[in-house]
Amino acid sequence: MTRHVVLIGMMGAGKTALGSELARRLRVPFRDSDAEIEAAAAMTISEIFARDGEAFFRAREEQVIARLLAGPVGVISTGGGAWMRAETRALIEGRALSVWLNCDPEVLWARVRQRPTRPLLQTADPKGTLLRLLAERAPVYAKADLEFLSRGHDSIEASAGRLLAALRRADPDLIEETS
Ligand SMILES: Nc1ncnc2c1ncn2[C@@H]1O[C@H](COP(=O)(O)OP(=O)(O)O)[C@@H](O)[C@H]1O
Ligand SMILES: O=C(O)C1=C[C@@H](OP(=O)(O)O)[C@@H](O)[C@H](O)C1
Ligand SMILES: [Mg+2]
Repeated sequence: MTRHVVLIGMMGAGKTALGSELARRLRVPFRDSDAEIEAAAAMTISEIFARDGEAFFRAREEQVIARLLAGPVGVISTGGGAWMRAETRALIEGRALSVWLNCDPEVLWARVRQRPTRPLLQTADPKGTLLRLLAERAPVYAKADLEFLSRGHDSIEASAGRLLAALRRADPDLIEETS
């Protein structure tokens, strides 16, 4: 692969799940910025938000994404807010093909509602919070190089196959064929 593929988009869009499957198919390294932050801090994302706050988390997220972009070319899944920070976005824009995993709000909600792992959704009205974040963020997510629809009824395997085809179309030089 000639440059990183970076997945962006809302919580529940499938950045982590689909990114991992895409990397497996491409036989390139997979990195998830949230997992890297958790490993470096030896704390969960929720613990980092609770102890140090969102601003601290965003600064760490920028540092981790810079480190991942400097590493071996692969698939990088970001956390949903990473692309909203101008500095982080500029880093990604300079070194990667960015893909917005767009997703129907009801599908997002169905995927995140049972999970207590996302501190931004620990509100009195988590669905309302999710919809508000989506409305705020969608115009910025739309700046990605490529938009891909993460469909509710597709399996992760089917989505990965469709994403691979979309990547080949978007950049015919991205994936080097090996014999
Ligand atoms: N087609 C699909 N694409 C992506 N995720 C899917 C799909 N179908 C079901 N899922 C599930 O939806 C959830 C998506 O969450 P995750 O990958 O953590 O999203 P994100 O990292 O964008 O927040 C996972 O539990 C995954 O197994
Ligand atoms: O949208 C966001 O601001 C966040 C998304 C999460 O990652 P996922 O998008 O992988 O759930 C995680 O980084 C953190 O809870 C904040
Ligand atoms: Mg994720």
